[in-house]
Amino acid sequence: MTEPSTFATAAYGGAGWSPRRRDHAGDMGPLWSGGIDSEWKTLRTVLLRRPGPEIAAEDVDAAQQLAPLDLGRAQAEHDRMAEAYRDAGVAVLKVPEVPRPAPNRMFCADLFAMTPQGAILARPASTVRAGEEVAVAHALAAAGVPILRTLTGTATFEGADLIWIDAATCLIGRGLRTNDAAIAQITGLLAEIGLEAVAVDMPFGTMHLMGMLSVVDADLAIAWPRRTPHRAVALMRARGIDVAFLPDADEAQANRGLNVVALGPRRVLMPDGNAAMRGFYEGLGIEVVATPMFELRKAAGAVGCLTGIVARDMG
Ligand SMILES: NC(=[NH2+])NCCC[C@H](N)C(=O)O
Repeated sequence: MTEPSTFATAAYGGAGWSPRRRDHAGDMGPLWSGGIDSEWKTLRTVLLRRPGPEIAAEDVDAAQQLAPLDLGRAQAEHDRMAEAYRDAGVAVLKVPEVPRPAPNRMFCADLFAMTPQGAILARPASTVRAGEEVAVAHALAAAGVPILRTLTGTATFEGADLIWIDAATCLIGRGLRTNDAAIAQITGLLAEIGLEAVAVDMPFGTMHLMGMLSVVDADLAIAWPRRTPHRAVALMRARGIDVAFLPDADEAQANRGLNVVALGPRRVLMPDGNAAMRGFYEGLGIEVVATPMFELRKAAGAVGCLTGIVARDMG
């Protein structure tokens, strides 16, 4: 007895075969979640990691922190920040538990960078933070966010070194945390999907590009005088972005007043206690929501560093 031929059935490419026609960019939304094409469009989803006992380092400096942290106060501040996001209508995702958590894992911004089509997983530059990216990969996968790229070889990259200046262009800061190998891999990946990465060198003794530059609207960025790479400023100006330089570098340094996250166009969540910076922002027509960071900043970061940006409005 002969079976009927499978030839010309849909499974073998017959008339009933329905080929996939939409590209990956078109799958963002219908199939996958997440994505940003700016640093300032309405914020929809963030990834956070509430600090736990891991922040209590024996050797504060070796743990890449500035001063010992009080766990209760750090947690309370982190809870306030999460609350500020929820109050602003932003969904808050969490990084799962791991057996031996590293002291800085709460700084989610460093552990991936978001693109319009998915995440680029970080590969942190120090042994202190090596591997923090694994739990973040779990969290992104669980949330249905595509991971476009995991870095390979000796590449090191931290997400806070990548900043979008328009929908097709990002800056990558080359420095202590992000090296040439990572820049080559990220530039190649973005070129594949029609996006451009412009590498800029950062001064010795600085940490991330996020620490010198913040884009808060289609036509406005805040930058640190004499620290922001020349090429970054020139490029932003050429693209019609007004670059406003901080008036009070001391306060920004002490209180991390530049370490903000845009909740939407000209609307930022910033560390509390920065009166001069707040006035400066408001003078530029920026609405400010403040949240306390007096304890958390002892770990050398604030709102921007603690927040992994998963989704904003796009287009
Ligand atoms: N995006 C940031 N600025 N993150 C701050 C990270 C601070 C952390 N102690 C580290 O050294 O990695």
